[in-house]
Amino acid sequence: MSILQGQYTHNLPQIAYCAQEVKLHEEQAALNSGTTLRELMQRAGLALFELIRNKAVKNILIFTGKGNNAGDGFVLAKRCLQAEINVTVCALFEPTLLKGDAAEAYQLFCRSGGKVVALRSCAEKSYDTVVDAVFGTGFRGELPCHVKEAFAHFNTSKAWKLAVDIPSGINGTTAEVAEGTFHADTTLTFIALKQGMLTGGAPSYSGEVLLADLGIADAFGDLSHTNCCYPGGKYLRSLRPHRAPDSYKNKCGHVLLIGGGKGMAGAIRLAAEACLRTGAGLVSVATHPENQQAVLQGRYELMVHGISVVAELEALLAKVDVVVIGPGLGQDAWARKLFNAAKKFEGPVVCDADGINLLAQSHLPWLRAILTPHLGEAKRLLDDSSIDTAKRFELAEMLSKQYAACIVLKGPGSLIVDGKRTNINRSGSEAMASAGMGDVLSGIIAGLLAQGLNRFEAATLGVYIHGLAAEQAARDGQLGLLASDLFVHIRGIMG
Ligand SMILES: NC(=O)C1=CN([C@@H]2O[C@H](COP(=O)(O)OP(=O)(O)OC[C@H]3O[C@@H](n4cnc5c(N)ncnc54)[C@H](O)[C@@H]3O)[C@@H](O)[C@H]2O)[C@@H](O)CC1
Ligand SMILES: [K+]
Repeated sequence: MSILQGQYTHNLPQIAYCAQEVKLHEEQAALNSGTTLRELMQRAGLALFELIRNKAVKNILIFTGKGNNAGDGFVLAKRCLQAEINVTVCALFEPTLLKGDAAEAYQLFCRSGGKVVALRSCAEKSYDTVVDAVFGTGFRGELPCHVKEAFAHFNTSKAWKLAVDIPSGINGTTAEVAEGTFHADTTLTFIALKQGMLTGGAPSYSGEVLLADLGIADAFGDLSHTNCCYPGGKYLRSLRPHRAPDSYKNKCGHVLLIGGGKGMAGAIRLAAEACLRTGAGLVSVATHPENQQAVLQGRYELMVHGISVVAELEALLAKVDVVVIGPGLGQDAWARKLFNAAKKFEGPVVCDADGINLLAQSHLPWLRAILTPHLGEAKRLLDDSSIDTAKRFELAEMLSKQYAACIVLKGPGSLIVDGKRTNINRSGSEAMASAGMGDVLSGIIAGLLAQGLNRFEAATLGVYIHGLAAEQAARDGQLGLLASDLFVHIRGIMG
């Protein structure tokens, strides 16, 4: 449903678009809604004004550029003047470069008594609010040096930093983040969510994202196309498997986790316990014979098998519904034999860590697999160390295509890509920096597969549960957070 013009919302939609798609359809969407681009700019400026008024802003600096993003800034500036808010506009590009509606917004600002100033004179003063109206959806490539300098001066200041539509420096389509990008506390985005703001390095520059659809959401939705979703917690929780009262362990799936080479018992144990906590009925572990006791210790629900010869693993593979391969596996001859046996398994598989490294050496597709690479593993899978990992959507799509797999590209706003479908994870900190976090994620996803979710749903819900559990566990601070701290929270989230 479309919100009223001028208003903004904290309730973000579950769908995101590339910036180009927004640019392509905004004019027609405006026409179909009985309005014009000129009016949309007025509405954008009004939504910005409402936001700063709600924050009781008194002393505001607005940086402007040379496109329509600057036009929004000038509409805001004029409203601030009229409301007798102390407003300074610093034009980082000559206003003579402005065209059309933006040029008109600038002229109206000037006619209301507004003036633009040079960076030198505004850098000496302090402001409670700094607004970035330099670049919006038209931004490509790198920031010009003088823009970087202007942002650097204020990026560390205590002022509240508000980005208009998208922080200048972020590519709203690819998620690339240019050096010196505006570091917003809040971004008020217009018409629709831009996918590039939501993943990788971008979220920490976007801050809290608000949306003003400028009254054309319905018309825009009718015209536009996207494969990209930004699923909310309510929907994700609805995907959780249902446990019938007469259920028992044999009805809730049997997972076999393969990993833990000599001296590496921890990773496979973390993955296996996460799998149990997610609700898998039976959880078996195939590990190096030396690790058998260590993996079983204190978690007696696990069925732990020491594997010396491949035939022992093949016998286990014949009995299970889901396989995880990789945590702590290593890459020696023992690991390779186990990996090759696991590749013949015909059910769903989660392939992580050394499983990914071994797969990267073969380059062969793996139907039915979920691969959970971080950026380094993604490069190895594509066998291209020069690949641009900042283009996260492109990277994940390439991987999904080459391996015929579902890809979970880890990192903030993890991407889950399966063929043409993309989901962006919106749970908060994923705390992937702590040891063992990736192992816990693979165990959660396998636990969900075992209970009947398809691979795209299991990967999406798994990443969400993992992120939320990490967020809850880290509430008192990230340092010292252990992967095993997630277990009790996983249990709570699974309900
Ligand atoms: N009337 C409209 O079309 C509306 C536009 N809106 C605003 O307009 C914005 C999009 O406007 P534009 O398409 O004019 O784009 P921008 O305002 O992002 O500016 C594009 C300009 O910046 C230049 N540029 C891009 N990358 C650069 C770089 N790396 N270094 C130097 N210059 C660079 C481009 O050549 C172009 O001149 C949206 O983000 C939104 O804020 C909203 O006001 C809603 C209505
Ligand atoms: K901006």
